[in-house]
Amino acid sequence: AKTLFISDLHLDRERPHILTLFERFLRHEARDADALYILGDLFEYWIGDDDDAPHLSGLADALRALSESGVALYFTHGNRDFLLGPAFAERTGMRLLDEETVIDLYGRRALLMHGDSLCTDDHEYMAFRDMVRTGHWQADFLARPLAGRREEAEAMRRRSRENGRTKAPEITDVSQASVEDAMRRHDVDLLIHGHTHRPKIHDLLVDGRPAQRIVLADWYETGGMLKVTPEGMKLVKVEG
Ligand SMILES: O=C(CCCCNC(=O)Nc1ccc(S(=O)(=O)N2CCN(c3cc(Cl)cc(C(F)(F)F)c3)CC2)cc1)NO
Ligand SMILES: [Mn+2]
Repeated sequence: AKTLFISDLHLDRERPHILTLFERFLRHEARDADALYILGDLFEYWIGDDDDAPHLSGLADALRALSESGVALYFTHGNRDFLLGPAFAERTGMRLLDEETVIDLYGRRALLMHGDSLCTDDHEYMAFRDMVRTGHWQADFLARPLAGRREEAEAMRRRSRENGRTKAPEITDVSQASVEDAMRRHDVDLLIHGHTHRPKIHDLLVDGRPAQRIVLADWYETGGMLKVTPEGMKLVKVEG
């Protein structure tokens, strides 16, 4: 019995080797899992379920095949693919999770989230996030022609790359206060998230009680996942 967690693949037609690595992962490693949780930023960008970019159809088929093979597939939105909607979820057999979801992981309560909402020290990002996570802004954006959305996406990706270079690393990491707050609110001693691209199993104390925060790896250079079995948890590489 095993449950797998991945995030921050940032799939993009410009990195075809990662698309291939992921499709191979879906056809082999993931096949005997009880469930695969994709905790956000599966895609480098997502401008709507009506995006007809050529690399998306093969990917959707591979996800669908995994789901149809009997592996439960779950998706949490990231700061990149927060517009991924019910149509793509339906097409791929992915079940959309709430932004903060608690699951029973072989008898242990685990809080799952992408992790961008924990970066409360990045005030500029949090303001942007508040705006684009409202239904009104999303309806507006999705109502625009696809070409216009592509242009907006390109512009925002350029701005993001620029910000990524200039922002202090501690700003773009999670704030401990927000981590403890989230774990306290959900009464869990295990939090699994991505987003910061700083993979690690952290031991911490929440109100004096031992807890763990597991950060998933990004797939910019190579793949990575968290493999959980009733016997334990470990971060492992996913390679070709
Ligand atoms: O990336 C990191 C580190 C940086 C973390 C913060 N940076 C970050 O998230 N940047 C970012 C995220 C998504 C994209 S996008 O291309 O997918 N796309 C852009 C246009 N989007 C939009 C939606 C709405 Cl409702 C409204 C608008 C409006 F009104 F502004 F035009 C635009 C939809 C989404 C591009 C860049 N860690 O993971
Ligand atoms: Mn992210």
